[in-house]
Parts: sequence; C-alpha cells; structure tokens
Amino acid sequence: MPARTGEQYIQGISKAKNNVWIHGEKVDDVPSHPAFRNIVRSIANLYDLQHEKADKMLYTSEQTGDKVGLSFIAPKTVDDLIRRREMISEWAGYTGGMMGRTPDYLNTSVMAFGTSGNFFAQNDPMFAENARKYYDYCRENDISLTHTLIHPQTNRSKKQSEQKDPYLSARIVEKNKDGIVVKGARLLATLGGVTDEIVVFPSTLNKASSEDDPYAMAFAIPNNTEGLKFLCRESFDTGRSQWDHPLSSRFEESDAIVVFDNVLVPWDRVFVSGSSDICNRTYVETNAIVHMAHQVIAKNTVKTEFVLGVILNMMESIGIDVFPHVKEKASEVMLILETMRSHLYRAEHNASIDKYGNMTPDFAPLNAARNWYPKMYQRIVEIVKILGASGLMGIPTEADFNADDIGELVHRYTQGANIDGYERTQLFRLAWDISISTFGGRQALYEYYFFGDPARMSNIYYDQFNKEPYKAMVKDFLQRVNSKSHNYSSV
Ligand SMILES: Cc1cc2nc3c(=O)[nH]c(=O)nc-3n(C[C@H](O)[C@H](O)[C@H](O)COP(=O)(O)OP(=O)(O)OC[C@H]3O[C@@H](n4cnc5c(N)ncnc54)[C@H](O)[C@@H]3O)c2cc1C
Repeated sequence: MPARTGEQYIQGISKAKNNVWIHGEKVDDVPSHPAFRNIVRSIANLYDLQHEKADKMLYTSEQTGDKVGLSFIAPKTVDDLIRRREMISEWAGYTGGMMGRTPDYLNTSVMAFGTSGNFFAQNDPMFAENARKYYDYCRENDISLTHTLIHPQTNRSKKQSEQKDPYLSARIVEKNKDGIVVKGARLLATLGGVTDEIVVFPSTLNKASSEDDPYAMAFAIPNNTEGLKFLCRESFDTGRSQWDHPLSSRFEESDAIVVFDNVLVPWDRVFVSGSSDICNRTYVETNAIVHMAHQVIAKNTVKTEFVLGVILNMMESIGIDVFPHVKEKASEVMLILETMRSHLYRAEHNASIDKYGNMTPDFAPLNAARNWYPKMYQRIVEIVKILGASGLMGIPTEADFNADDIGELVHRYTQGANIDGYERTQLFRLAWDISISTFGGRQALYEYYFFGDPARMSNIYYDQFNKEPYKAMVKDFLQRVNSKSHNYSSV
C-alpha cells in the first residue's frame, strides 16, 4: 500500500478501538474524543502533506514499487540523508516543531533495526528476520508508532529485580509455543492512544545486568492487542479555539502509562527476549540511535527557527528591537540555530556507510547536539518569557475581541508598535502557548528529557569522549617551555 492519506489513518485508528483511558473513562472512539480529535486531525494532516508534497516526501519502495514515506528510507548516499532531513523538516515546519513524536522519529529506528543484518539473530535467528519483516510491514503500510523504553519510577536506586514488587515493571512472565507473555507497566508512551502500534524497546541510556533479564525485551504489537491498556494523563487540549490556544488545540500529543495485562506477543513480533546484554547494545550497534538523532536534530532545528520567528515578531510588535540587551537575547537564539545547522551539516557531510550498508550520519556532532539542545531549549523559552513580559498575560481571548461591549476596547488597548490589537494578541498567545501554558510547560520538560536524563547522559558523554589528545597537547606545550630543570632532593 502506498503512503497513507490522513483519512486512511483516521479510519485505521477508529477501527482499531485501542484500549485507551483518560479522565477516568474508557475512550469509545479515539478520533472523535475531545482529548484526541485535534491531535488525530493534525497527524492526518501530516499524512496528507506527504501526498501534497510527494516529490519531497515520498520515495519508491524497491520491494513493491509503491510510493512510501521518505522517513522510512534506508539511506545509501549523502543525498538520501539530505532528502530524509528535508522530509523531516517539512513535517516539523507544519507543527513549528511542536509535535515531538511525529511518526518519522520512530520510522528511522524501525529502519535501523530492520536493516541491521544479524544483530538480533544473536538472541535467536528468527528475531533478525522478525526485525526485517517488521520494517517492511511498517514502511509498506505507513504504520504510526508509539514506544516505551522506561520502567516505572518506583525506586530509582534499585534495579528492577530488587524492587519491593518486582512485578511492577513490564516483564516476561511466560514463554510458550505462541510467544512471550508480558505483564506490568512501562513509561511513557507519547501518542500512545492515537497510533497503530507500539514498539517496546530497552532504554537508550540505562543499562541492565543479567539479573534483569526478565525485563530485557524488544517487540512490537498492535495497540489493540488484548490486555494492552493506555492510561493517558489529563488532556491539555481544553477545547478552546486555535486562535486562543494555537498549539495546545492542535498538537497536544498526550502521554500514557502503558499497562501490559498478560499480553501475548507472538514470536514473529519479538526482537529480543530475556537478554540484558543484547538490549544494552541494541541502539548503539544497530545505529538506530544515530538515525533517530538525525531526525531529532533536524526537527529541533526547525523548532528553533519557529521560536526565533516568534521572538523576532514579538520584538518588532512592541518596539523593543532597538534595545541592545534585547538584541543580545535574540542573537542567543540565532546562535543556537546556526550551531544546530552546523551540527546537521557536519553529520550529513561526514556520513559514512556502516557495516549494514546504510549511509549513516557522523554521530559526534549529533551526539553533541542531543546532549546540548535539551538545556538550550530551556534558555530559548526563558528568553520568550523575558522579552514577552506582561504581554504574555495581557492576552484577551478571541471572544473578548468579538464582544459588543468590550471588543473595541480590547482592540485599542492591545495594539502594538506596528500591528493592531487583534494581530498582536494572536502573536502573544502563541508565545504564551510556547512558554507559559500547560502545553508549553510540557514541551520544556519533554525537550529536557527527550533522549534520557541529561545528567547521566553528560556523564556517559564525558566517559566516552577521547580526552587523551587534548591532555597530550597541553603536556607537549608545557614541555616546549625553555626552563632549567630542577633536581629536588627527596625529603
Ligand atoms: C513529556 C514526556 C514525554 C515522554 N515520552 C516518552 C515516550 O514517548 N517514550 C518513552 O519511552 N519515554 C518517554 N518519556 C520518558 C523519558 O524517556 C524519560 O523522562 C527520561 O528517560 C528520564 O527518565 P525518568 O523520567 O524516568 O527520570 P528518572 O530516571 O526517574 O530521573 C528523575 C531524577 O532523578 C535522577 N536520577 C534517577 N536515577 C538516577 C541515577 N541512577 N543516577 C543519577 N541520577 C538519577 C535524575 O537525574 C532526575 O533528575 C517522556 C518523558 C516526558 C517528560
């Protein structure tokens, strides 16, 4: 089947009847439920965009000759990487980068798993074949995915096997002739209720030891599999208009705790079963981490462009663009943007063919960017708040503008330097949804924890960084100093 249309995606979600819970109730029809209808519409628009810009967003599948989504491509050339990035940027441009988990993110990982030769065969030869077939299935059917990597927080100072209740975190409780049976919970599935399938993989960051083998698994199943439940957090889409809540009314992705109530995962959907060793190596050795990071840095480059645009428009709209410290703050965001672009350029132009035959971006710049941006995004949001000031609170709703008694007053007293009250308020409502609203607060948390805990990530980064050349450089420098050598007698 060629790349899906938005309507096909909506029909699929409606028919699937995923077991989704929100606000204490089971959702009957996800696409029409007030908490999900707008995000479902946005995802549908993304699928339609693939057809509207087919030249840029689709490619011809070698397997079927169908036009399929470019985010699934197994890149063979630098040009393929650039085309994939341009496709990712199209989707990110549509949302201003405010949807973190557009399907392209996990599509790149499924590609890496599915083309990783015999990596999964180390556990069982069948698992490598499963990963290959799953990649084909997702690509040819344009399957939308969610994923869960994280154990429930319970007690972070203990391994899963040492927890007071070792049956809280999802684990394999049985292996039988049909597959593995999984029981327990995992965190935190963004887009959980509104996608077709879930991939359950190990953390990209946290490593496990053999005592935790029962928790060490990788598999993919449809979201309507018996026993699978999505317990969604409260919705931040309060049903307001797109004018009032420009982001939360469109891109509220939802996050869900995923419960596996003795879920049977058929053998043909299992990629790893009971091996901490293989789980620990999966993301790095398949290069999935590199391809996912390529998507993330491309998306976050567009997100930075978008927020920079908001900042620049705000500055002009209230005439603060003449002040040196204001320009300094905007230039901080410009520098972040240019740095992200440079990371991408270096990653793509230093790419090389990996052992699986895929053109793989240079990880060093992507790794630097994925460690750095989570902290930078907090600063970008802080700058929106510092420059927006009271303007982020003096934001009447569209209803106020339309009210007979106060409409004119609102219009008059919210006007800006070069912009009328209605337009200025619309702009500042967008800045509010980026920086202050519940949606904006979640965005900042989301970016901070995107690839895992930045504190532990920076320690891993430090440990893996080749420090020797720099230490040696300084030692060489010091040795080149002309000085008399001293002989100290020992005391
Ligand atoms: C909005 C949002 C959406 C998300 N979406 C997804 C998703 O779609 N799929 C998915 O799989 N995950 C998702 N996540 C989860 C994300 O991967 C985690 O938040 C991230 O990996 C950090 O793990 P944690 O939240 O369990 O934090 P924890 O590991 O519980 O950390 C909490 C705090 O304790 C400290 N800490 C904990 N353990 C240690 C330790 N061993 N050593 C030192 N310090 C420690 C941390 O530094 C941190 O400050 C999402 C998270 C958020 C916030």
